[in-house]
Amino acid sequence: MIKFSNVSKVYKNNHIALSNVSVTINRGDFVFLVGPSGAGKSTFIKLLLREIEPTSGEIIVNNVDVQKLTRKQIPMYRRSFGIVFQDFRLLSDKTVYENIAFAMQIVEASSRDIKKRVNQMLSLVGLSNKANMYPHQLSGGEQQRVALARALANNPKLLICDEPTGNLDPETAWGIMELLNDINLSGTTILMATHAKDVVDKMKKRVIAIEKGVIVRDQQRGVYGYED
Ligand SMILES: Nc1ncnc2c1ncn2[C@@H]1O[C@H](COP(=O)(O)OP(=O)(O)OP(=O)(O)O)[C@@H](O)[C@H]1O
Repeated sequence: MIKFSNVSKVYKNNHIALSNVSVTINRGDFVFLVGPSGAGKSTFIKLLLREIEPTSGEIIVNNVDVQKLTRKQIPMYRRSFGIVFQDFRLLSDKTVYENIAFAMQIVEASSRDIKKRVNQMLSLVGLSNKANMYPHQLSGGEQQRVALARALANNPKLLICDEPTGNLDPETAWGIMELLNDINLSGTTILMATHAKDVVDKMKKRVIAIEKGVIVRDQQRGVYGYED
């Protein structure tokens, strides 16, 4: 599904953020991307989303050479991913329902499909009773569940999560992880960058560790491996 072959990224200030990274992520995998601050995790995700381009190497996603995408094809390519961030990024002037629906309106889904799918997603994340509330009326965990529902609305094959539990207390974080586990078991591939040691250690999923731009560990049923 995702194949990085000898990928390097050198930023304009000559900082080597990734060096000769080769890794394959298969359909259905649940992968934690770990490593110290500044190790290159965000760079890896940005390359995957084609927000930045590699200095050398090749990135293949679903048989597509990401470097060969034309400017016009990039938005469509990005929409094939679901993305969840640490800070939720919900639209504050839209209700829970509208936030999820909006993701589908962008891809011009029919209003019938939108209604059906948004209700399905609300039920999946356990927020059917909060559909008409605004983000500021929700707890952090609820907001993250809305963000998750929105990311999944268009049925992406791959869900990218950048520190999705970073702003949540441990118990709420667990609720999100259980949800992610269910989503993964139903077939969605998940790539999650995180510093959450407890979460990684308990989940026993594949762990890819990056340090100073190099993959130093790739472990099935792995552990976090750092003390922070
Ligand atoms: N646009 C840029 N220009 C120059 N250097 C950059 C740029 N973006 C990132 N870097 C550097 O590249 C390195 C890797 O950064 P990256 O954001 O990928 O780390 P990270 O592993 O995601 O860190 P964190 O866990 O703190 O989010 C860091 O040393 C960072 O300072």
